[in-house]
Amino acid sequence: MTTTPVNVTVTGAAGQIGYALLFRIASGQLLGPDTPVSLRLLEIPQGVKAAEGTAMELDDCAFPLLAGIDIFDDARQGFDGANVALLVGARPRSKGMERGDLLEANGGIFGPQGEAINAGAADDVKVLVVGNPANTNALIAQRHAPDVPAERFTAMTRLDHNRALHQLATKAGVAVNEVERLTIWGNHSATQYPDIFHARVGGRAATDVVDEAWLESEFIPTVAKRGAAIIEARGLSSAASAANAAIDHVHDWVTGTQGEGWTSAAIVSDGSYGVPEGLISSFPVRARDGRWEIVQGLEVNDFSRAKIDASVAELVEERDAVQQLGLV
Ligand SMILES: NC(=O)c1ccc[n+]([C@@H]2O[C@H](COP(=O)([O-])OP(=O)(O)OC[C@H]3O[C@@H](n4cnc5c(N)ncnc54)[C@H](O)[C@@H]3O)[C@@H](O)[C@H]2O)c1
Ligand SMILES: O=C(O)C[C@H](O)C(=O)O
Repeated sequence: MTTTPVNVTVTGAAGQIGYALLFRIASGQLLGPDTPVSLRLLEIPQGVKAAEGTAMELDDCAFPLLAGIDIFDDARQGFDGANVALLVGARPRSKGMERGDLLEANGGIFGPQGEAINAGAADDVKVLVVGNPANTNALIAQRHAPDVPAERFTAMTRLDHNRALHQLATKAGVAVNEVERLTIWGNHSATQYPDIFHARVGGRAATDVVDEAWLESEFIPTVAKRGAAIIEARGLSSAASAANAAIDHVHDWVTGTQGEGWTSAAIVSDGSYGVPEGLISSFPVRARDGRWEIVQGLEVNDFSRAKIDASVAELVEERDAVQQLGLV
């Protein structure tokens, strides 16, 4: 067992995702059963009391791996020494809004947090942005942290990936672990492209198992609009499933993905698949030795090309909009 605790900073700790996330981190599901964690909870001043309540409950779980909990309302203190930073704190959308509508409301949070990460996080810091619009918020944070390697800033599309796994498995009548090589491309928004052209279902090509009409009229819209469907049903945006996806993303990043399959994560583009360099876009990825690698060499057909381009065009628009707002 490692004895030095890993510092995990969670912003928005008093929010609904925070509540679904912290207990799982403290129980060892983020970093594994041998790694003690020290939690650093960052909230705005109005959220501190509720975060203190959550910390009391964490204490009451007597988690053997939980080495300490500190609560802050100052970003520099919150990110000081952070090895893992989960940037969750941001306003969620409500019914009728698109995630892009949050650009101005939430964009202002991520510049100062990027600066704080730059100033004091640990040398090995890994950052996952969950707060929406996640890709562009990650870009803002990354641009404010010039001393941190850009590849350490990622945004979450694992929830979309998991949603797609479930939809395809259910349609094919197989268990989710029989589905592999799905990809979410682009933005965590309604333009995202869940791609099954390389997917395997129970060892067969997914395209032999499901038909194109279902792909276009059911699968893609269901996955891409699932966030809105949850808001419509719950009256609140997804929380436990979002926390679960954040755990999956960081766990894979730290411990590595298995074999030749892959998952999806929004990472800084190196220009692969025609995605402009520097954008934080979702790709098919594997994790090796603590680094994400884009799966190379996949054939992109015309249908996929058009869908990827449309989502990437939206990311370019968001980047240009935050540039105009002076956020990057
Ligand atoms: N990427 C994804 O797949 C995904 C999935 C679900 C939700 N989200 C997004 O995650 C975000 C959080 O969702 P939620 O349901 O937990 O919201 P919530 O409103 O329940 O909680 C947000 C918390 O963040 C805190 N906060 C606000 N500004 C902060 C700041 N500057 N520093 C620290 N904390 C701050 C608030 O006080 C609040 O406690 C939203 O933007 C939501 O849209 C993303
Ligand atoms: O859709 C939202 O606004 C919340 C979240 O991004 C989701 O995908 O559930």
